[in-house]
Amino acid sequence: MSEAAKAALRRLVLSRRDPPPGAAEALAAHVLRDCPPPPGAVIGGFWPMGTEIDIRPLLLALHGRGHLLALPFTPPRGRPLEFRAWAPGDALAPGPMGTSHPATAEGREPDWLLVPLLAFDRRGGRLGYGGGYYDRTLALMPRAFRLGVACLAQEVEEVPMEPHDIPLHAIATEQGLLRV
Ligand SMILES: Nc1nc2c(c(=O)[nH]1)N(C=O)[C@@H](CNc1ccc(C(=O)N[C@@H](CCC(=O)O)C(=O)O)cc1)CN2
Ligand SMILES: Nc1ncnc2c1ncn2[C@@H]1O[C@H](COP(=O)(O)OP(=O)(O)OP(=O)(O)O)[C@@H](O)[C@H]1O
Repeated sequence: MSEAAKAALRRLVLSRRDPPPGAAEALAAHVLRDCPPPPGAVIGGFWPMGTEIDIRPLLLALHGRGHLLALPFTPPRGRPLEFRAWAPGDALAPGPMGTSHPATAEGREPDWLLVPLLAFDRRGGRLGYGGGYYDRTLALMPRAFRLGVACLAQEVEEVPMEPHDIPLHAIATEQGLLRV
């Protein structure tokens, strides 16, 4: 897919991304019921920004179940994300493009990832903001479980996959879980 076509798809999906009231709580309930991480899994989350679906209720619930959490620090372009230890209440610091990352420098390697995205399809195809950050990061963690999180309005017919794209194992939305 050309960069111009990807940019057009990003704009289209961004314009209709608008989580309905209760979406965050519904998403958390679907994940915990239909696709809970195995006991002891270290969760790779992210701090939501803009109109992304809010995964903080899910992160709180996973913390309550005893899971360790990690959130990404965004390095300069071309490098993979660096996951850092985080627990509810811990300090955050601002990063590029409206991102927030743990203020601590303590690294923590997740093995069960909540993956943000702009557009997804039912085959696990994913389009992000274009930094290539998650593609590079997932390539280094081939054994990690990859759960995309989004509003159902972010589904498209097909996200054309390129060789570096790593498909999601499942996608959780406010309407339920989609297995690939
Ligand atoms: N909530 C959330 N956190 C996330 C992501 C996400 O999609 N959602 N990411 C998903 O990947 C990573 C951050 N992705 C990014 C993708 C692109 C640029 C970017 O275009 N940066 C510009 C500079 C922006 C600026 O002016 O500050 C650049 O590099 O030129 C930044 C971060 C990690 N954290
Ligand atoms: N594993 C990788 N190794 C090297 N370059 C990569 C890798 N993955 C992606 N890239 C490069 O990163 C750039 C952005 O890729 P792409 O448009 O697929 O990002 P995205 O999936 O939208 O963003 P993100 O993964 O940050 O959410 C492309 O130029 C791509 O070639």
